[in-house]
Amino acid sequence: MTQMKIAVAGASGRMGRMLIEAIRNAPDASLAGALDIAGAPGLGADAAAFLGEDAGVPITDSLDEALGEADFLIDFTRPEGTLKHLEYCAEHGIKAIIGTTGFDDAGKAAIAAAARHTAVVFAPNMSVGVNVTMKLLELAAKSFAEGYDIEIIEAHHRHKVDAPSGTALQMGEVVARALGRDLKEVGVFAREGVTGERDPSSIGFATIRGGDIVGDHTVLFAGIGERIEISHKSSSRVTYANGSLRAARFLAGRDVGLYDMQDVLGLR
Ligand SMILES: NC(=O)C1=CN([C@@H]2O[C@H](COP(=O)(O)OP(=O)(O)OC[C@H]3O[C@@H](n4cnc5c(N)ncnc54)[C@H](OP(=O)(O)O)[C@@H]3O)[C@@H](O)[C@H]2O)C=CC1
Ligand SMILES: O=C(O)C1=N[C@H](C(=O)O)C[C@H](O)C1
Repeated sequence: MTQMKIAVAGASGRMGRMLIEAIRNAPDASLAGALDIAGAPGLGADAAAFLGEDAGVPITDSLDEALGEADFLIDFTRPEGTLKHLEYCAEHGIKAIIGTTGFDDAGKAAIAAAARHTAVVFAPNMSVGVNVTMKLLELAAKSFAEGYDIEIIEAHHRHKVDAPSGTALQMGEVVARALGRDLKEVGVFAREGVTGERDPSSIGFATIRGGDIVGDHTVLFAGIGERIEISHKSSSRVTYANGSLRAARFLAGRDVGLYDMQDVLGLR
């Protein structure tokens, strides 16, 4: 069996650790490198030390060291870090799986540009369930095009730094596209004070942050006399790690191009 040699960026983070465990448990993958930001407390330690194991892979802040032996990079960090790592991947033909959220338009354009030089999967949510939910939303939005107000509610743990979540934004984009609307024009991200009545074409977002909530998303279609809620709830980050490994297997046969989890799961 050919082994995918995978490096992980954000190796000491919540997702980084989950990914290291998933790679070590996968029969077709091996951990080729572990990258973290300069000054991260785990630098120099073995990447699997948190599991009580020795992977023989020290956590480093050097791109050359972390990616020297890697064919793939899985990156769940922050936009500025991901873009720096991706530049290196594009230069060296390392395939990239990007789970980081919170990119602005310029960041997304930089990812598209890098994907002309290497193969990239970029998705705000790697779970199978969320990506199937996206398809359900497309169908629902078309059916509730008239007379239903659309609101997207998301809840995450207290440490999350971006809002709304990348998944909530993608849900908004899927729904807006299905309705022939532009989320940049119809998205409402905050309400306070005397707001006036709701604009029927708007898509509202509400964000909750607290405790250890892994990730909950609900899209509400509120009509007169009924309301429909389509919800997904994550109870473990393992689903994101397993999805990332599926994305790596998908990229194994591709040299360049920008893909998302709809491509990986054959849902397009
Ligand atoms: N697509 C998906 O399925 C999912 C996406 N995510 C996204 O993944 C990202 C990471 O989430 P999570 O693991 O919870 O976050 P954590 O904060 O737990 O981990 C982030 C890791 O990246 C490091 N880091 C921070 N800033 C930089 C930088 N500028 N350059 C390089 N590394 C950096 C952190 O180091 P330090 O701690 O020292 O700052 C840490 O090791 C978020 O954007 C989140 O929204 C999360 C889950 C699923
Ligand atoms: O930060 C998180 O934790 C998560 N982030 C992603 C997002 O912003 O959508 C995916 C998931 O919801 C967990």
